[in-house]
This record gives sequence, structure tokens and C-alpha cells, in this order.
Amino acid sequence: MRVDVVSIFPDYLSVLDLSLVGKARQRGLLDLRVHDLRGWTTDRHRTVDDTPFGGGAGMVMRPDVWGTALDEVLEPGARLILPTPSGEVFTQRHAESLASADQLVFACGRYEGIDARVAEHYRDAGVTVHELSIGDYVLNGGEVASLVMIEAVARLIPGMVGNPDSLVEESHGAAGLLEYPVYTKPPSWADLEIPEVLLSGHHAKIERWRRDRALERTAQLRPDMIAALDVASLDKHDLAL
Ligand SMILES: Nc1ccc2ncsc2c1
Repeated sequence: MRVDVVSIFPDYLSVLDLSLVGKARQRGLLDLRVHDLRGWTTDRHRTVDDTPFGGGAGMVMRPDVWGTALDEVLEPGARLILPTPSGEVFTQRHAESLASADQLVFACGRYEGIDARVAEHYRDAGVTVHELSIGDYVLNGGEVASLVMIEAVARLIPGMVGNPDSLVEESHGAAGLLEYPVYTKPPSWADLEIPEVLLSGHHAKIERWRRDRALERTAQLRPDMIAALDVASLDKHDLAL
């Protein structure tokens, strides 16, 4: 997979050289390219923004600069991602869908956002455009959101994580539940012990205990996820909880 990120703060993305994503690049699983939007400006001040039509505070990012950049970066079949607080909320389902793309291009907005004609222009041109939010809070731009989405997608690329089975039991994974509580050594800490069943070696009981805790935790913290569960995926024990 090729991933391009266009930003006026390209150094913000240097963290992608580390950890999982960094290793993926070294192993050739991920072709990550970070670009400075100002590289496509033509004036001496390298201007990327201007005042909003209709008035209002702040500045809006110019469509002509973004258009020149994206025309160069987008390859046929690429998905264009516009991180924005006014977008659809990014979920694991989006990560799974985006992980199958040949190229993802993240356009990181700053100021009050990117001129709306950019999304419109590329949709009209047949490009799949995703306007995605990572949540309801204030950020200064799209760079941090892009980091979140790139990590969520990159770890799903085949060969990225050592044990693919671990992707199934994670929170928001295939089971559609939050993850059960986990424990490790020492067996006793701060006068707190390990749940007995986890020391029993009885795998069926352990599996049952873990699913019960995942269902309980999800029901308590994320009733919306319970409501979204496929009832067919629940067994009679689940339903009795
Ligand atoms: N302020 C804010 C909140 C969420 C979000 N998601 C992508 S860019 C962004 C910006």
C-alpha cells in the first residue's frame, strides 16, 4: 500500500518513521510519502490560505494550491481522505475498508479548513473521497487525525502484526465488543489477585469468562455497540447475561 500525506507541517508526521509503521516501511509493506503543501505554491510568500467568502473569522485553505498538489499525488484508484471535525466518525470498519486500497492520500487541513470545492472537484472526477472525523473535540488540524487513521489502517495490512489472530479479539474487532480485562505477573499486586478461572488451565471456562467480561464491559460503557450486535452471533449464555 502507498500512503501519501500532504500537510503544511510535514515534520508532524515524522513519528511515522517509528514503531509498527516504521518497520512496515523498512519491510516494503508500506510506501509512505509525506509532502509539504507549500511545495506547490507559486508566490514568494508561499501562500496556502485566504479570507473566507461570506466573512467570518479565520482563514480558509485555497483550492488552487490543493488542486495542484492532489493532481500530482493522486494515482488512479486512490482514496482521498479529508480529516475534518465535520466528517463521518472514523471507525474500525473504515480502517478495514481503507486497508484494501492501493493508495490513500491524506489532505491535512489547517485554519478553518479546506475550500469545499476540493472535495466536490475530486468526487466529480470519480475519486472516492472520505471526509472523516476522529471525534468530537477541538484539534488544530488534520495531522494528528491522519496519524490515528494511518496507524489503524497500517496494522491491518497483511504481514504487519505478528499474530493475525490477535486482531480478532481486540476492542472493536471482529467480535464487535470491547476487549476483556487482561492480567499478567506478578500474581498478587497491591493486595489484588488474579481471577481464579484464569489460573485454572480450563480453556473453555477461560474463554467463557473472557466473553462474559467483554459483554458486560460493552453493555456498561458502549450500549450502542450492544445494540449494533448481530443477534445471530450471540449464544444462549450471552443472552442470559
Ligand atoms: N477538531 C477536530 C476534531 C476531529 C477531527 N478529525 C479529523 S480532523 C479533526 C479536527
